[in-house]
Amino acid sequence: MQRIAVIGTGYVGLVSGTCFAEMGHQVICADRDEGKIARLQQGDIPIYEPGLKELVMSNLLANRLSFTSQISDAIVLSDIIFIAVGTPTEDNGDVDMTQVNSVIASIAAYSTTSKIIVMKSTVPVGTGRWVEEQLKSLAAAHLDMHVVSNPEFLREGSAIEDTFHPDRVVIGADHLEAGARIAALHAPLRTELLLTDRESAELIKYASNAFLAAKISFINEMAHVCEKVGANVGLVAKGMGLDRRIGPHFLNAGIGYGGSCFPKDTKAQLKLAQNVDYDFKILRSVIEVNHLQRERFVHKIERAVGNLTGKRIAVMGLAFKPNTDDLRDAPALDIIAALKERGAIVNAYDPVSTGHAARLLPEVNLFTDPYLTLHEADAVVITTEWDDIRRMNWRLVRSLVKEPLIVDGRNMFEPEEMSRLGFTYVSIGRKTAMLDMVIS
Ligand SMILES: NC(=O)c1ccc[n+]([C@@H]2O[C@H](COP(=O)([O-])OP(=O)(O)OC[C@H]3O[C@@H](n4cnc5c(N)ncnc54)[C@H](O)[C@@H]3O)[C@@H](O)[C@H]2O)c1
Ligand SMILES: O=c1ccn([C@@H]2O[C@H](COP(=O)(O)OP(=O)(O)O[C@H]3O[C@H](CO)[C@@H](O)[C@H](O)[C@H]3O)[C@@H](O)[C@H]2O)c(=O)[nH]1
Repeated sequence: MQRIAVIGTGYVGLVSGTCFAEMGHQVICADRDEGKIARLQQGDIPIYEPGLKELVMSNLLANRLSFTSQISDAIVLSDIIFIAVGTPTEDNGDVDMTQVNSVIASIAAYSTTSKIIVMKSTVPVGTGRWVEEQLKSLAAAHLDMHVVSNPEFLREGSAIEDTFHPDRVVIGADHLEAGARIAALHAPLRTELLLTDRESAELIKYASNAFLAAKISFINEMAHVCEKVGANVGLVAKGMGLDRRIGPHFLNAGIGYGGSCFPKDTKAQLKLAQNVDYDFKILRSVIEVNHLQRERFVHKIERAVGNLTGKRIAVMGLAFKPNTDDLRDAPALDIIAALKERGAIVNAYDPVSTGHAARLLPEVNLFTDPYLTLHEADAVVITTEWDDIRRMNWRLVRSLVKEPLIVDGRNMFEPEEMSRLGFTYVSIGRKTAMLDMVIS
């Protein structure tokens, strides 16, 4: 059993802290946000993540997990400190390290025993080395402070499964014993443990996200080619993915990637390369294609609907992907803004995020009932592939809408099936059902 502190109880801190408690360790999760901590102490989970509430509750009751807004308590009572605070990008792409710096200052100020500090936040290459130097100069001279890089690869919506069954755990350490202790912590997960130097571990995180983002932008570019030549991007992706060297994952064409990680980390990686005088051309294109993908989708809607002024558009799904309520850089938000700019009336549905969407979308009619959202709509626009949307009675939908037009940004349905139900169905990289024309 180890005494672990996790500083920052956002997505990553909360999930990983809870999972370490479940593995039998004594875990204190600390956050400067007192409101969040007060909720967590009552077992009230501030994020939507399937299975997390039950796991937090059982570990709270077993006294293996606790929450505090006193960062000093968490530091004093632990031997291993995970840093899981936010690392947003600034407008110029540089990583904003304010939150990390403030945690480092707290660790230096409150540590009375030696610590292993584990960086879970996604940080620029060289951060581990720099943090260790800072701590050695700021903390009491008799203390050993070793910094280990342990990037996090969980996905929102499947965070617990990803934590207990990861594809790999990367541990970057320059101090052998510190690296071995963090490796031992992960040994029960029975997965590939990759031990590296700190710089390589830091870069593996950015490289992985950049590569996955590149797969998505690549297939989105292929989708445009498919539309022009009359091919089906779903079949192209399937055929490509059967090659084990390519693999079937992250080849779903759509409205581009969003969320709290890919947009920010691709921009940060591009800037990191620029800072060492290297123009990372592929990554520049990946980001540009992703940006264009949202604009092209709005043009697609415009072509299908005609003049959008005064038209009622039902936007189905707000979160950047299903099974999360996270709206950070969600494509739906940009698409809605563009529709509003063109004079459309927007109704929007999301099963879990309409609560905090109200603040971001004051001029949008928000619904938690998908059928009410669609009432008298001139077009149905699908932006998140929630199962609730997939499972709707689309025959009933046909009778509720004003115009039987679906513009699907996630390729959720078979065009022929929607056509049979009487819809004009426009999707991404596939022939348009009913209109029998290519819309690009
Ligand atoms: N969200 C994901 O799916 C995901 C996955 C892998 C990696 N990451 C990376 O993990 C890091 C955290 O991401 P997140 O989405 O959990 O962030 P988040 O912004 O949701 O949460 C960060 C938390 O840290 C707290 N905090 C900030 N400064 C603090 C301080 N000085 N002391 C105590 N608490 C402080 C904030 O109050 C907040 O609750 C980021 O670097 C991110 O890139 C995120
Ligand atoms: O074939 C695909 C797969 C994904 N997406 C989109 O890509 C975005 C990101 O999806 P996903 O990777 O599933 O979600 P995240 O929770 O953001 O997870 C990513 O970002 C995390 C933060 O760095 C990493 O830890 C994860 O490994 C990495 O998958 C979403 O908008 C998806 O809709 C597509 O458009 N097509």
